[in-house]
Amino acid sequence: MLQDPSQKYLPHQTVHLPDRQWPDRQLTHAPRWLSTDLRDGNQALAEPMDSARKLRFWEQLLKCGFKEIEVAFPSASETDFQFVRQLIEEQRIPEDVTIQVLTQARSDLIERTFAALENAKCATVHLYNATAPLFRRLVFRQSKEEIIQLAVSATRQIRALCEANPQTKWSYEYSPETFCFTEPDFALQICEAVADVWEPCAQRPMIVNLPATVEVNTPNVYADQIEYFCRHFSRRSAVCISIHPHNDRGSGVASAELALLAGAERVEGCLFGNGERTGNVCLVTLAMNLYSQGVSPQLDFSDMKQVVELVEQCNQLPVHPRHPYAGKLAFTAFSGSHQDAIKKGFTACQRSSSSLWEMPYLPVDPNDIGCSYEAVIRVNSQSGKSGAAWMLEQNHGLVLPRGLQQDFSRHVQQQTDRDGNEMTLSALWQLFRELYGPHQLAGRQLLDYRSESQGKGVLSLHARLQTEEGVMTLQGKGNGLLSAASEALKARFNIAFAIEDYHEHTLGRHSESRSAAYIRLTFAKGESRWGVGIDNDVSRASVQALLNALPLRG
Ligand SMILES: CC(=O)SCCNC(=O)CCNC(=O)[C@H](O)C(C)(C)COP(=O)(O)OP(=O)(O)OC[C@H]1O[C@@H](n2cnc3c(N)ncnc32)[C@H](O)[C@@H]1OP(=O)(O)O
Ligand SMILES: CC(C)C(=O)C(=O)O
Ligand SMILES: [Mg+2]
Repeated sequence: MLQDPSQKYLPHQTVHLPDRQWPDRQLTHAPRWLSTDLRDGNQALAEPMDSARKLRFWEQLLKCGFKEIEVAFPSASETDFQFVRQLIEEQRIPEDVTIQVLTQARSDLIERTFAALENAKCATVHLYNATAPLFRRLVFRQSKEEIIQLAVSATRQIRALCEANPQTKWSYEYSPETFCFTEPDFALQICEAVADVWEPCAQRPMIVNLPATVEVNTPNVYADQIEYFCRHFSRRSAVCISIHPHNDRGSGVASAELALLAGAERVEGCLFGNGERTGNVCLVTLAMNLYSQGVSPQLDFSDMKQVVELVEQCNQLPVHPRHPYAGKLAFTAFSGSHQDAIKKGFTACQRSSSSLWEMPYLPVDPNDIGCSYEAVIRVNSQSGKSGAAWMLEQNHGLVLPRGLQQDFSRHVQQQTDRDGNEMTLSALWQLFRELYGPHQLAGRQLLDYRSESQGKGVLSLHARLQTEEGVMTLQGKGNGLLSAASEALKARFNIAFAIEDYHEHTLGRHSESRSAAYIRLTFAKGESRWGVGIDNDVSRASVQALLNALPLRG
């Protein structure tokens, strides 16, 4: 890299718009969406989709609720041409869906485009030509007037062909490609000239699409450009202003959102941001961003995993595990303080009667897009007590007391530090069982017990225990079952301890009829140990927890 990049790169122009209105606005409704996965996305694949893949993608887009879909660049390839024919001839286009196709401003290509669209019920013809100074000079070697003429004469040809084929309900889209680095007044001038030919009205709908073909500036500059265009375009109310952000600077989503605030009404993009170079704007992220603010995006991603899988198959590109809303890790917290907050959030949510989603670190409920809560918390050396506790609660119904959470967390931390790995649920459960029970640990199995009131608040206990040496009888008295069992165990094993902490609960939805009991014992030298018991009978569970807390084995 250069020490002084200013020798090589110049900042792009901004727009003078001191009274800009967009910063004070909010997004309150969904824009019109156009998926260009089958065109802009497709043209960016090492192996463009064949018709079978295109068809599967098309079906998916319909399922998600897209009403405008750019299906091809029909003059580019026979595959693209035939795909349009297939959709039309096999009557695969629902009544409320409009297909769109792209063409350069070249007469033969326009003819071919209309041949592809023959007998379509409803179609948008999309014309583009680059308008920025660099492209005028280098690619087209044409003056401003010649560039305008290119767009105007192609529009004239398109209008004539539309009028010659009245069986189709036509819409026209014009894109001054490279809009974001075209002089704002020249972008206006060329769009005015094109619109003068098309004469947009209710019967002749027109979309003016203002692409950030290469993202070259911060999103606020794109928003200024859009607001400037909207304010000065003479036929503003007769056209739909569309945007088409790319993602070269990684701010495609932000650019789209600010451009919508600035007056755009329609967004073109791709699912998960596929597209030329660093991609088109991600329509899933945009839609879900609206959703997370309580605004219906009018698109359906209820089964996000399935959408990801299909798009990965069709594009033969992976969706990044941290892709917003859709990546495998998009809702996963590994770190302790995140897990703690999420766990508290879920507990509060369960207790609350409100339908509002108030969850630390999770902008939307994973459940709304078909994801379970399983992936929300995963445990490694960055995790604290809440992560492991959450996993045991979610999967085994155990609501660990705070002290036990801390104790278990220390053991988990030792293991994850030692191994450097994530701890899976089964590894966590195995460790928990080795440490605390909750079922009968070898060498301390409660076979049966009998308790009797002796009057005056005294209870006597008679129990049989399976130990490593065989069946053992225990007898003791106390003011309750646990104290009687404690006395019996102390006497039998010659061990001194005190019960410091006791908790119990039913296993709820995990098992209506079973209970879990948790006990912490302290021993002579201040050492403490936890034991856990689960049983159909809460008393048995508590005695088993007591047995499991004792250092009877190794
Ligand atoms: C930003 C975007 O995504 S724009 C869409 C880009 N998508 C694609 O290009 C995918 C499909 N394209 C193709 O398959 C081919 O480019 C075709 C079939 C359209 C044309 O192929 P070819 O005729 O071989 O031409 P090629 O692509 O090399 O075109 C370059 C020529 O078209 C001109 N051109 C480029 N864009 C346009 C345009 N929008 N309108 C008119 N002429 C254009 C160039 O100036 C150049 O002209 P020159 O040969 O006189 O110098
Ligand atoms: C054809 C146009 C709209 C395009 O894809 C772009 O400018 O990125
Ligand atoms: Mg594009």
